Amino acid sequence: MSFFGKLKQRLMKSSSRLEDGLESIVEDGGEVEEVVEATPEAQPEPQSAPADEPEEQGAEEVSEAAPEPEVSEPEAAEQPAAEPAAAPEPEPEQQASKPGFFGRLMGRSETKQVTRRVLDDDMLEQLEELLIASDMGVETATRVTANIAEGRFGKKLSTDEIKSLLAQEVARIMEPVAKPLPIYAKTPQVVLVVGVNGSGKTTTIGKLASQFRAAGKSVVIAAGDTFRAAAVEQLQVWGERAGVPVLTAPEGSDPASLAFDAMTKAEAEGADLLLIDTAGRLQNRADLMEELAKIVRVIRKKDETAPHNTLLVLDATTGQNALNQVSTFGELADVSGLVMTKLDGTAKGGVLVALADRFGLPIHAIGVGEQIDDLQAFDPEEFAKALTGLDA
Ligand SMILES: Nc1nc2c(ncn2[C@@H]2O[C@H](COP(=O)(O)OP(=O)(O)OP(=O)(O)O)[C@@H](O)[C@H]2O)c(=O)[nH]1
Repeated sequence: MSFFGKLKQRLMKSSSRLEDGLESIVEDGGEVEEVVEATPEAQPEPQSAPADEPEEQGAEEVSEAAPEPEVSEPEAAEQPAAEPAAAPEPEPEQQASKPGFFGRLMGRSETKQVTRRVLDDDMLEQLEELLIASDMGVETATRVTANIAEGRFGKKLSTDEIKSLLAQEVARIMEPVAKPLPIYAKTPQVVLVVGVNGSGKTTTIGKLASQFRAAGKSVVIAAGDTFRAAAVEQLQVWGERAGVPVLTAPEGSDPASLAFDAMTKAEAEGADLLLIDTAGRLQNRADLMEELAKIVRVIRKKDETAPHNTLLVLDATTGQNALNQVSTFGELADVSGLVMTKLDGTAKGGVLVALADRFGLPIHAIGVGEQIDDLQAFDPEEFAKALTGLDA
């Protein structure tokens, strides 16, 4: 199956909510039109298009979230990361409805029924409501709807045409934030991983460690969530699986001191990456802030440029709450990028669009399952197509 197919399958709940919603919006007040279409034999056959060849390639390119080619300076973090998306979308209005030349000549054409609805205020309102229900947030939904309406008000649109327009809008918003975790020449590169409990920090660290390890990088993990024995055990399992050392400390002990030891070990071993897990919940926000600040202070004794990345892990199933988490953790730590987990099995995938639109923070990867390969680089076009249910 193509990568797109897989992602669409994983994002099934989000995409079917949008797909079903768009269909009923168009059907509600739309009119069935007869569209003349050329029969397949009347159109030139695309001779050399083995269905899965290019798709398999796509799967290769995006199946891993890590690593990216090295860049020499931390400032280079701003370099564009994700591959620019492939072919531009066809203008929806021009989508095939005319018979081909031979079709017309030979009279070989058939009619198909397509429902189209005039884009009016009512329809725009319904569209906006649907986007809000998909967790895009009011502001983003309003902007996206307005952009879709621009120059098309009063025109008739089919479900496929709206899906395509929506996918273009989503991809346009997501494009600037699709940036894989930058890899620096300076080692060890320290990646501090923050987020609320249960957001998927531990799993994401495990997946990242495995993927970097598989790419030939040496990795050290610090199990800094010393409040939760289960998190430490989970990391140990990932570490064993990936052949990555996991530094642990007794339950309830100071994570900053563990982070310092981990820095020492990572330096001594010439490790490329040090991934530091942190606790997501303390007594109160001030405690959490102090704990994160202490970890940062301590590792800066070893390397004043560390941490080189502060990753905020967000759980997509929390929907709009993810926006609050970005604001909160933005104040607690200097968040440099996001990982959105659990996009599989949620109808709230639209929250990623709201996040990109509101904060513009890089989205380094998305989690679409519990296996190693289920942490994937974020591809805006694929995501937009999968989210809107647009066929590949
Ligand atoms: N379906 C799915 N489950 C995920 C994904 N990422 C993580 N999980 C699951 O979410 C649960 C919580 O993940 P953890 O990695 O333990 O989350 P955490 O943020 O470390 O939580 P604490 O250890 O409590 O701080 C686990 O059952 C994971 O297997 C994902 O992308 N998809």
